[in-house]
Amino acid sequence: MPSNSSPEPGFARARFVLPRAPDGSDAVYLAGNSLGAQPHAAREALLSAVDEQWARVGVAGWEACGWWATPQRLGDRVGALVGAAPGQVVVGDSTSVQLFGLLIAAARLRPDRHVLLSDAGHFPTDRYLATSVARLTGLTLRTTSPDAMAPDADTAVVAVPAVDFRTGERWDLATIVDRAHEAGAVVVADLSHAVGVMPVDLDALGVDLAVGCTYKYLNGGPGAPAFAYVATRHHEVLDPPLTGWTGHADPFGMTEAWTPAPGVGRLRVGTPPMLSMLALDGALGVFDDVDLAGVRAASLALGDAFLEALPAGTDVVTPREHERRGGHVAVRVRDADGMCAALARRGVVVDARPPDLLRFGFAAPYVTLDDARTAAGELAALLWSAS
Ligand SMILES: Cc1ncc(COP(=O)(O)O)c(C=O)c1O
Ligand SMILES: Nc1ccccc1C(=O)C[C@H](N)C(=O)O
Repeated sequence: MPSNSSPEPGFARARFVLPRAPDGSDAVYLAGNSLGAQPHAAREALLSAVDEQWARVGVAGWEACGWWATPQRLGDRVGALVGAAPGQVVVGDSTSVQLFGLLIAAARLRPDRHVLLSDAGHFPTDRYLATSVARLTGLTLRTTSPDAMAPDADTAVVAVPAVDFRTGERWDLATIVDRAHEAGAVVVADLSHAVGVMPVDLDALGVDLAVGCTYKYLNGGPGAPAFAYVATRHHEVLDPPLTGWTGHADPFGMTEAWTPAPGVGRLRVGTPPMLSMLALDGALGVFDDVDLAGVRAASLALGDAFLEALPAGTDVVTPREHERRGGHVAVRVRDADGMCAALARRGVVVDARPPDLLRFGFAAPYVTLDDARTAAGELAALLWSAS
């Protein structure tokens, strides 16, 4: 099928089921930056995995249904969405587990250095894990905003998100990677808020290691497995801490000692969660015949329509410039939780983050321009009645 290079906002809406509004209609669903809506194909893939594969094939499914190879097969599918040539991405485990493994593996790539530099505003799991990894490895954790990072000859690892989970600010990965590499440090990027909503060119940027979740803009479903990326140049030296049997070079040899699988396969840990994996496999079909630059343009158009429809004086914390914006727009309000609940009662699903932010996610496959304007109108009505 030819690739759709200029998809309209809502271009794949018919391929999704949307959560219900209180009146029973489809909600204006702007929470795809937390949990993407359900693609029909994800449900179908899941049902088929349950009814035809698990039920009727049973244990032979590891080979006959291709289950065993799925972490790398799906890895290549996700890899194509983050600019990774085949063989560098594996899917499985949670973002947190993958991140833990990669932060330690990154530290092991620079054994003579002493500093782990991380984003001060990183998502909590990233901050908590960086703290633990620093304790385990003996590195000193230093935190700062990604744009203020100044790695030096003692910096082992630079850990950054592609997009700030709170403000929706998109960081300049190219500059961050260049600075890190000039200092000889290794970059670990968290793409959770970028994958599926904008193109990311991991190979071209020279990112060393990356993780990301698949339940937001990739619509893989609650708890969908995360992905991990390792640039080919690190494959043979990468020394991961989670030496599970499925990352062994010969898992069924059941040998005494752990020998890493060649390449990114060594990041496999335990038995992959096949049902979640196959739901994700179905969900990824949404991106098969569409150009991500077009998805990004449609998402930005949604954000613009939302911003233009907001009343003057609304406290928008997300930068308005396209190149500095991710997939969601955050607005500062007095009572974010109350406002979030009030919007939900009006059929607009968003989320709130402490202390005072409402986040509006613009997942172009199923969000329309009307949705974006409705959300702005409902927010305006609430702000007006609260003032
Ligand atoms: C940047 C970032 N990293 C990680 C996570 C989550 O990690 P996990 O999938 O392990 O819950 C999120 C959101 O939940 C996130 O926004
Ligand atoms: N995984 C979740 C499970 C339950 C509730 C929210 C999440 C999120 O994804 C939060 C998101 N990462 C955020 O940017 O706040």
